[in-house]
Amino acid sequence: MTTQALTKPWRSNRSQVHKFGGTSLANASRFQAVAAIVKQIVTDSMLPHDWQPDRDCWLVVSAPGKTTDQLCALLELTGQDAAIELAVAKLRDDLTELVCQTLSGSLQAEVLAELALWLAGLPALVQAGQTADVLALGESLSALLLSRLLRQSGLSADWLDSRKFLTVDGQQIRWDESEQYLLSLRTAGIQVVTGFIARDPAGHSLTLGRNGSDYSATILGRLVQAEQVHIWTDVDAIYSGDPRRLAAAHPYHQVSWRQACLLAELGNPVLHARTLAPLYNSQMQLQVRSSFEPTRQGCQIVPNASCQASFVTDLQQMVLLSVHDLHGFDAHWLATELQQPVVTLQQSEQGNLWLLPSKVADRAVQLLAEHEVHAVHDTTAYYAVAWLKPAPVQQEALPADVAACLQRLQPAHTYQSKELAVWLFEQELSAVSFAELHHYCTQPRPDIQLIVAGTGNVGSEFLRLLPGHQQRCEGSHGLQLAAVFNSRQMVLKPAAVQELPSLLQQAVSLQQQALLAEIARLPAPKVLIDLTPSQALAEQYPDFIAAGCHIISANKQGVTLPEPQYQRIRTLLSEQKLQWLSNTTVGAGLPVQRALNELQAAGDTVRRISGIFSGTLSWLLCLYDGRTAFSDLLLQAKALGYTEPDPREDLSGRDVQRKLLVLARELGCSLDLADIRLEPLLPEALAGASWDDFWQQRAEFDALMQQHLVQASAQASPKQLRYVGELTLTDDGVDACVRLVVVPETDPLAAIQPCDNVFVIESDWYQQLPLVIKGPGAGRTVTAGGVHADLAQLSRQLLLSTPANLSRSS
Ligand SMILES: NC(=O)C1=CN([C@@H]2O[C@H](COP(=O)(O)OP(=O)(O)OC[C@H]3O[C@@H](n4cnc5c(N)ncnc54)[C@H](O)[C@@H]3O)[C@@H](O)[C@H]2O)C=CC1
Ligand SMILES: N[C@@H](CC=O)C(=O)O
Repeated sequence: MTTQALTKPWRSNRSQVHKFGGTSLANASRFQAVAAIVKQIVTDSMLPHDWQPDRDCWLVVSAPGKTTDQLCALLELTGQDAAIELAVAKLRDDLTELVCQTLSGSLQAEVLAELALWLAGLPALVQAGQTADVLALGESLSALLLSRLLRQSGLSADWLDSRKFLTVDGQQIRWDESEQYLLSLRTAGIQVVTGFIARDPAGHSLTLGRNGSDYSATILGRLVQAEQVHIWTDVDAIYSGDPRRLAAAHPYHQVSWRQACLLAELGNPVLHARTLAPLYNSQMQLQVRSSFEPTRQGCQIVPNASCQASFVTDLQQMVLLSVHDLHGFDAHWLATELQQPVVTLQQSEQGNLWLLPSKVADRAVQLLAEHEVHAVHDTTAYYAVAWLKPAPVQQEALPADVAACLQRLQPAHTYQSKELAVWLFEQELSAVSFAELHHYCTQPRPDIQLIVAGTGNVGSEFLRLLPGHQQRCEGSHGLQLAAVFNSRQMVLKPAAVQELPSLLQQAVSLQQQALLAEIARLPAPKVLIDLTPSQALAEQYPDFIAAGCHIISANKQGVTLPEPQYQRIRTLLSEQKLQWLSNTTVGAGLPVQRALNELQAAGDTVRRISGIFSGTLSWLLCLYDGRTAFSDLLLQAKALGYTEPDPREDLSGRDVQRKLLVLARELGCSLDLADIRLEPLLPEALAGASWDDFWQQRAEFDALMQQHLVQASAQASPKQLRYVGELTLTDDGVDACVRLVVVPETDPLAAIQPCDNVFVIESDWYQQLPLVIKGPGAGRTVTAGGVHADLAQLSRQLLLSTPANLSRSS
């Protein structure tokens, strides 16, 4: 079928088409319910003020309840006059009852008279084998009855037989012709149009096949350039699986157009492939709604492809069909001819592999042969499960949990594309296994929104590593870069990480309040990743928490705020069930806090932590031999990304002091920085000056360091300078200090690589031989890597939390 743009401007582009199926019109009370819905649509105050229901409301109807089944049964009786009479009499009774229960007075009399005429002509049509004319009675009655019921409720309405305008040639709609006929027939008032039936170019009746009324609705929508088409049925959502068989199937209220097409190809009963075709290249919105729950939102078919919806469907008794030399024919064409699902599994120049029900395989081969397409079908009938993937998982590799599930279920064949996975099993899966597969395929995979603060040494490295992390977690969850800001600028939703440097250069200046408002609007889960050295930002954590953010910080200012401020942040976080991960504030990427947490959670009690906690000072003191000035080495350490933004934070010992405080708090101690004794490397006078003043006076500092070195070397056996931290917990309290020491070369603290940190942890379980964590404790890559490790840990925790915590857009 081809569709073409209709440009003639005779219609209002605010038209709406509402289609009501047989279930919605099953009996008199359902007719009343539909009339109430239509009345509501017409009077709905939400519609634009100039909306004119009398001109712009189109209804498409199917036959009432089981009427089509009764008419089909009647057609089976061709040649049996007496049986036909009996069947028509039964039909007359049923439909008369329906009319009498629905209408009263003259409107009732009018419809009964018309019905009597149609029923009188029915035997002749059956005997003549005029199938479409026989079946048309059902839709005609629905349209007539509903139009009169609407009139009875005070609305201007009439019915329209679609055979008067909708012209179909084979599978092709004759758009221009249909439009011309429709133009000539148009009258004022709500138009109730018969679904399912149409005319051929010669004017003979024909039917549009399975779910033809939905198709009629979207064709009509396109003809009248409707703004919206509503398919009213008995469900108000499209489910992730058949809800009658999968108790855990979840409803989606938004499905992308592409997914709806694929679902239809898989034989999903809610929408059929042909129904969607007239929407192609049009502005029409399609909405599936329940006439049983008309106030609910329904399911919208949206153009964008970023939908989270994911579907699992199974197909019984399916066979493989190899097809060569298609001559322009495709699976979609075959599916329409057969009125059965035909799924494309492989497509290549060598040939195509399709999956279709075994009961139509011979017919398919024959049909294709008639068009000189060579096809062979396999004799093995499979049980197939198809997974229509959500946009974030659209890659060929399966998410680990789905792959593990399939490992257990052992499909005979697997076919994969970006959008679809199809597994063929030799035996039908048990209900439990099918439910398990559905669970892993469709479980919510959250998009975590990242708000990154700081684009310096650590921040830029974190962003550089982000695409790799995003790729690794694809299929289990998404990491969306929602905002990036530094002390000057902010960028919201940057298109690509690679473009950030230039985006930041052109970006708007940082406006904290606007940024916070934007963050508050983001869907959860979201996380502030603080890669700044800023105390001001740390003091703003409560605002970020109020906007719903988890926190990951490499910035030590937050974790070392004065105790009351720090505890307030902790309380706010726990009230909102949010996390704060700060593993890189001590030992950069080394898993120090993680180890302490695990020991304590397991029941151990940590008594003492000592060692080397500054990567910068470790690097400087390892390399310093008096030949290069200490301050020159400091510049090199800064260039290597080891130092704090102001390296005097390292030299003053304050950075190590902070780390000791972080560890003490991790162990549950109530402490402040002032409680930790500090013996700085840098004389106080130089620490407080500006950087320029310090640099001018660096010779003074270099001389001091030279002096320390000489003193250490002057001792009997060779000695090394090391800057250490010590934290001891006793029943009487905490003792903590930071200082320069001289250690013999045999000491474990001497045997380190430049930049190494050493954490010696003594606990009840590690008394004689302490637990030692050792490795590079500074540097942009290890630190940014550690921040990613925190992010991975947070993601795992979020994935373990209940789906209700993971706000989704679908
Ligand atoms: N270098 C290392 O090995 C390690 C560093 N860290 C910590 O990582 C943090 C970042 O260090 P670097 O990247 O070396 O610093 P940097 O000076 O290179 O970059 C700091 C970034 O923060 C931004 N910034 C400053 N104040 C801000 C504010 N109020 N709001 C928004 N952005 C602000 C700056 O504009 C800059 O983009 C520091 O807190 C440091 O202690 C932690 C562990 C190891
Ligand atoms: N400047 C710090 C960086 C890590 O926190 C250090 O050298 O340890």
